[in-house]
Amino acid sequence: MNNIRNFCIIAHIDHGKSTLADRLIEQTQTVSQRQMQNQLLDDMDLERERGITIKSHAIQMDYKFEGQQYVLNLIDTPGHVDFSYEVSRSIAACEGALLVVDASQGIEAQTISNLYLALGHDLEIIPVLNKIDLPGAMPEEVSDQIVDLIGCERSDIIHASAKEGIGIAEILAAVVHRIPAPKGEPDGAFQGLIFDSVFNSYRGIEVIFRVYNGEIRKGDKVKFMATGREYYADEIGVLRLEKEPRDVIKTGDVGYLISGIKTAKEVKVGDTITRMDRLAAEAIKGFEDVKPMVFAGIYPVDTSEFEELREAMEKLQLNDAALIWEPETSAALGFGFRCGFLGMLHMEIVQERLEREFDMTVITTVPSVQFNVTTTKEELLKVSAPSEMPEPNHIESIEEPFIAAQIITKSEYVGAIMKLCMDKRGILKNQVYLTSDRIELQFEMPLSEVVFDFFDRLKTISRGYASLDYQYLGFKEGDMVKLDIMLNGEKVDALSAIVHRDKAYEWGKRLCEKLRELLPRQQFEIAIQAAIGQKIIARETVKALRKDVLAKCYGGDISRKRKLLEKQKKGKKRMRQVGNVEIPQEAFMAVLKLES
Ligand SMILES: Nc1nc2c(ncn2[C@@H]2O[C@H](COP(=O)(O)OP(=O)(O)OP(=O)(O)O)[C@@H](O)[C@H]2O)c(=O)[nH]1
Repeated sequence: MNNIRNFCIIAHIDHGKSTLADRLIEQTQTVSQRQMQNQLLDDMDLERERGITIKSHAIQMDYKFEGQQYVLNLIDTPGHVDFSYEVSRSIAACEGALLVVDASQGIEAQTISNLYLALGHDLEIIPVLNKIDLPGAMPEEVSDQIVDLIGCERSDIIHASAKEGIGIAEILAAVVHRIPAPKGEPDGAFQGLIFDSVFNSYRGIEVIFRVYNGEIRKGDKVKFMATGREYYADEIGVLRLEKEPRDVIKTGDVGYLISGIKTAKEVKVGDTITRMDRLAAEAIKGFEDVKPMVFAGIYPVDTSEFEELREAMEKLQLNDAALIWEPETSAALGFGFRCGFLGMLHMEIVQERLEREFDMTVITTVPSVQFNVTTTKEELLKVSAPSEMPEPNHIESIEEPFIAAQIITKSEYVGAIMKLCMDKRGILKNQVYLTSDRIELQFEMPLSEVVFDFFDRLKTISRGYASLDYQYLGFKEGDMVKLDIMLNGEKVDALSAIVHRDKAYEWGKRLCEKLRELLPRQQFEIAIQAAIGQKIIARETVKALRKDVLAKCYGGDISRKRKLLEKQKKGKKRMRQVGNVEIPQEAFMAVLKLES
C-alpha cells in the first residue's frame, strides 16, 4: 500500500492532459512501442474524431524509482464543463492531482473549477506548466498566475512539454514524493467504491472500483450495498491498456470486477461493494447527485423501437452517470424519454453514442431548462418539457434557474463580452484583474440563455480568448411564455419552446422562417404558425412541390430513383412523421439557431 499512488490529471480543455498521459505511459513502459499511439486513453471513436476527452480513463502503471517498485494508478479526465461529473468522480478515487496549465494560455475557467473540485477532496496538487516548447509560452507570467491561484512556491511548479517529452521524469518523481500513499485498513472489512462501469455484451457489466479498506479475491462472494444484491467475483483485475486479471486487489488500489451481471439496473455508480464474509457496516459516502442543466426528449424514429431504446439508455447510463431519464409521451412523437443533460455537448454526445454504440436512430426534441411553475391553484410544478407547461390563464408565476458565470478573457474583449452578456439578460456582479491584461468577469445569468448557443458566441467574439465556467445559483421569477408551433393547424408539442416574453415575438417570427427552410417540401402546402396561447404571432408557408419536380423524382429518372432507394436503405434518417408532415432532426434544434 505504501507504494501505491492514485492520481488524476485535471486541466482546462486542450491544455494537454491526454498528451501528458501518453508521455507518462511511455516513460513507465506500460505499453509496448507497437501499441503506443497518440491520445492512447481516448479510446472511444467519438473522442478521437472530436479530439476531446469525454470519459475519464484509468490506467495502471508500474514505475521503478529510487530502487523501489511503485504502482501508479492514473486517471485522465475530461476538460469540458459538460463532463465535470466525470472529473468529480475520478477525484474521489485519488490522493493527488496534476494540475496542467498551458504556458501560452494561462489559467482558464476550468483550471480554476477543477482545482476547486480537487481541493474539496483534499487532493495534493502538483502544478505542471505545459507546452513550454511553444514560441508563445509565457512561463514567468503563467507561473505567477499559478502561485497566486494555489499559493504554492514557484519551485513547486514543474515546467514541461508533453509534446516534446520535457519534464516527464520530474513529474513522475513528484507523483511518488509529493502525493501521499492511500490510507485504509488492509485487514478491515472490504469496501470498494464503484466510480465507473461499462456494459460489455459478452461478459455483462464491468464495474470499476477503488478499494478503501480490506481486500477482494477472485471467487469471493460480494454484495452491492445500495441494491443488496449478491454476486460472485468471477473475475477481478487491474486496468492496464487492456484488463489484466489478478487474484487479489488490495487496499488503496483501483480495479475492475466482472460477475455476470446482465441488467443495467443492478449497478449504480457511487455504490459500495463489500464481501459477504467481511461485511462492511456501512457504505462509503457516494457521489453528489448530478444536477442536470438541460432537458430534452429522446424518441425512437421507429416507434416500435421504444423498448430497445430503453435498454440502450440503461446500458449507456452505466457508462455515463451524468445522464438521467424517465419515460414520457408526446402527442406528436408517441413514447420516448425525457432526459437530463449537463449541457448541449453532453446531449449531442448521448445522441451520438446511442446511435453508434447501440445502433438506435433517435430524434432529440427542443431542449429546455427546468422551470418552477406555480399554478393559480397554488400547485408547484417542475416543468422541463414545454408540453407540460399549463395554459397561461392557469399560471400564477414562473421561476427560471439562474447561474453564476465566470468568464476569463483579455481586456480588449471585455466590451463585446459585456454586451453579449447583457443581451442575454446577464447582471454583472464583479470584475477582477488577474494580471494587467487578463480579467475575470462574474455575471449572474438565466441558465436558459447560457446553455444553448452562448458559448459559441463567446468564443467567436473573443476570437477564442475567453473561457467560461458556471455554477447553479437558484431560481428567480421570470416572465416566461410558451411558444407553440403549429403545422397545418395542428400543434406539435415536441416543437414548442419556453422563452422570455420580451423575446417571444421575435423568436416566433424567426422560428417560423427557420422551419420553412428546414421542413422538406411535400406534395402539399405546409402552413407553419407560431402562437402564444390562442394568439397567432407569425406564419410562414412551405410551398408544395411542383408537378414536374415530382415527375423527376418519382417518375422516369431511373438513376435518381435508384439513388433515393439506396439512400433509404443505408439507414433510417433522423426524421419523424407527425400527422402528414415529415420533421427532420434539425427542425427540433431550430430554436437554438435563431441568433446569428
Ligand atoms: N506544442 C505543444 N502542444 C501540446 C503539448 N501538449 C499538448 N499539446 C497539444 O495540445 C492539444 C490538446 O492536447 P490534449 O492532450 O488533447 O488536451 P486535453 O487537455 O487532453 O484536452 P481534453 O481532454 O479535450 O480536455 C493537442 O493538439 C496536443 O497535440 C505541448 O507540450 N506542446
